[in-house]
Amino acid sequence: MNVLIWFKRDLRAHDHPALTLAAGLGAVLPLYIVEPDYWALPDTSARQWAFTAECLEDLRTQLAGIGAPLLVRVGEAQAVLQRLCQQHNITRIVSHQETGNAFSYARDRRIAAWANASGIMWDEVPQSNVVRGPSRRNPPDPFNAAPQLDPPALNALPGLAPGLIPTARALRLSEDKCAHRQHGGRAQGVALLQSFLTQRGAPYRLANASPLTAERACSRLSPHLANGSLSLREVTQATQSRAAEHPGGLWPGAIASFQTRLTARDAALQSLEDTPSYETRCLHPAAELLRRNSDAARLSAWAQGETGLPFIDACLRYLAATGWLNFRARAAVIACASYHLWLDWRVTGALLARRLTDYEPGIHWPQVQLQSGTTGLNTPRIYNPVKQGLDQDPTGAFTRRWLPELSNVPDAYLQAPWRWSGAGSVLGRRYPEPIVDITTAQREAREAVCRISRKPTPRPARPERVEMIERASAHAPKRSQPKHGQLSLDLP
Ligand SMILES: Cc1cc2nc3c(=O)[nH]c(=O)nc-3n(C[C@H](O)[C@H](O)[C@H](O)COP(=O)(O)OP(=O)(O)OC[C@H]3O[C@@H](n4cnc5c(N)ncnc54)[C@H](O)[C@@H]3O)c2cc1C
Repeated sequence: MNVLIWFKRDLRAHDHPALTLAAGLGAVLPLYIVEPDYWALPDTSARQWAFTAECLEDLRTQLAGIGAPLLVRVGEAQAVLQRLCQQHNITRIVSHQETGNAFSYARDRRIAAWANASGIMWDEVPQSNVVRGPSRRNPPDPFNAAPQLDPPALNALPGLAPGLIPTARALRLSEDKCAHRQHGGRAQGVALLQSFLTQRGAPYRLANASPLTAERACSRLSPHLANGSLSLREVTQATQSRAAEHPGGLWPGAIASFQTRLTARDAALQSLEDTPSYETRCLHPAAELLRRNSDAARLSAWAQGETGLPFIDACLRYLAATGWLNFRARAAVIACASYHLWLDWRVTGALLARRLTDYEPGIHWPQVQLQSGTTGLNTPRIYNPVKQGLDQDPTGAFTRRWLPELSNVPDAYLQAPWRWSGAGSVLGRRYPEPIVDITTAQREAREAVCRISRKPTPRPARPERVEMIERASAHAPKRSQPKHGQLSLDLP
């Protein structure tokens, strides 16, 4: 039998259940489809593509090493699959079961209907604990407990042209400078996992809330997990092996906290799998009445990191330059957009997604809604941007680095320069006045969101998945002041 193995968000040969299944069925054609319509969506970007393209280069080498190099084709997925199936007498397609955005959800439904009508079997193989269809509550952990799969030997279909991996320009993606972007490919992912579990990760629990320390102390595995250059199972098992070594000091707390986040990943993806409308509609229908229009000037200020709220602007500029932000800072920038600036979460959520190299719809959209008070499931968390700055950047090193305009503002006023007697020399000249009065904006937002939260929600009581996601989002314990004066932006 000739089998097409369709790679999506699973760009690796190691520990790949769908690839192992395909290899055992017959001669294989490994394929990645670059879909121009996907890359034209508002939640996609050149930086995401750059990371994915590096993963594809690397996957091509990995697959060539086991017998069948990767084919890359550009086009609409059904047309590409149809052509290849006809040309190469393919009767079975194997892929992983993808939990993606609304585009991939609709595309997969079309492909399923076409395959069914064409007599082609399409196996969608899970690559995690996420289950399709009516989901189990509190799933056990059978998937991550099973042994990892070695890359299988492949029997390649003959006479296939590999095809070029297109550039961002060829895909007409807007230019997107991201000077400190992480790089794709399995070797980078494996090195990060190793350095996190043996060197960088010890202060994880204490250091993951401040962008100043999180950059090194967090695993930074997210773009690798989002593109599948590492499997969640191998990360989970490596973490378990590290725990079994019983490292001392800060390690036990760090490992336990990291494991909570890994578990939350599947819980988050499951929530989008079960409720695809998370991406497009407020989970609590009454929340649709809250923010009907987004103020264009506020949106533009937020997008540029020019809100006049120093910590928020520093986070947004850091994100633009790196493609990454720690969890707490992501929550703070979205909460500021949704509450203080009263912007529609769909617009800011897509803009935030575009800036992330690790965009993972299943984590992203439920979090964007949770941080915007539109779920009716959680008490609104309205972070005060000044307090966040003081708590998460107590020395001001992070804010000063990303906002050089504030170099001569004294430390005591750095997070609220409008309170400084010399503010006139900076505000409205080199750096904007705050675009909202945060006290008033916060009060009005809280009242509006509490009004809708009191309306009965048609959904059942808080699903346990929300508890798991929130546990992973819980505040880190108070920590001592970070020692780093500046960020290095280099990871070992
Ligand atoms: C508004 C908002 C949007 C977000 N969008 C994304 C996104 O598009 N892609 C993404 O990967 N993460 C997203 N997150 C979750 C989190 O911020 C990132 O996973 C994390 O910062 C990535 O860095 P890391 O790999 O060093 O994380 P670590 O802290 O080292 O965690 C390891 C892994 O656990 C998973 N994880 C971490 N936190 C969570 C969580 N709260 N829920 C579910 N899984 C989690 C991720 O896969 C992460 O790579 C978002 C959070 C918020 C508040």
